[in-house]
Amino acid sequence: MNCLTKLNGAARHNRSCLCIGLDPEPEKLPAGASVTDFCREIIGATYDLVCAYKPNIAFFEALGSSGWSVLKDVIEAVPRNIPVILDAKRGDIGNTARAYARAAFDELGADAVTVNPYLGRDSIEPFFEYRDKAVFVLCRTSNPGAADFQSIESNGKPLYQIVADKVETWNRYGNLGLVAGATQPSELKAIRDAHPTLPLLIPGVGAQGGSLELAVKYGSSGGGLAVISVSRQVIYASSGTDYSQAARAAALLLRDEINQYLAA
Ligand SMILES: O=c1ccn([C@@H]2O[C@H](COP(=O)(O)O)[C@@H](O)[C@H]2O)c(=O)[nH]1
Repeated sequence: MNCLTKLNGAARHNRSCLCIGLDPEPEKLPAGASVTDFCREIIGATYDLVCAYKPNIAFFEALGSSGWSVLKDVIEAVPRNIPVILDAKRGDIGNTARAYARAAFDELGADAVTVNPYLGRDSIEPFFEYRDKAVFVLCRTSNPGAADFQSIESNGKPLYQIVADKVETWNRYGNLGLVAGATQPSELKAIRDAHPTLPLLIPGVGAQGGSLELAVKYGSSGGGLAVISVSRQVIYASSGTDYSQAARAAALLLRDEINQYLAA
């Protein structure tokens, strides 16, 4: 099944635009819990409350030689009807980008991936060619330094808007979306206003302090899909052995709050 169809299906089925980010840091896990078990428990406790999961590859690479198989096991633990968005922020010259795409989609089995457009179209095109997969292109990121480059203007238009416009023209298979952070709501609004139908992956609420209300309001205005991605606020809701129940409680609150803002 096409990834965006799967994403919309999971959002409808679970009445949820919440994506849980899986960013496991061994030192934050309860004593005795392995990364694989921790992620599996979180998934098992929340799969009926989300539209997607987003493992960030960095946290698995940081595990060393076991990281790849741990990540693969975690992806395999996600129920088939819930898409996995691999946050890898890839992008490189053609043959390298093709290898990154094979790794994400063929080897790991991710449904979608985040990519970095800085090297230009050819550096991310190999991902687009997987027509059943989805590709979220970094547009306006949530970090404090995002404006260093992304807000530089060319002919009066900030770079993040130019990226969004390009992605719209590259979207010949209808499998592209944008990453737009919740920490700059006015820029999120500008992106959504200019691109009413592109799916948006929106990190930056919770630990990074972005407004959930504005992320939902601006991200979904006009009926576009807004996937609200939250990692630490959910997975570290408790540092004790009750972490999966606490993650479920946090996810439930977020899901319901998102739905209230969608209904407003
Ligand atoms: O602009 C971006 C792009 C990606 N991320 C990633 O999302 C999560 C956010 O984690 P929280 O704990 O909810 O802050 C993390 O994996 C980032 O690398 C982002 O934050 N901003």
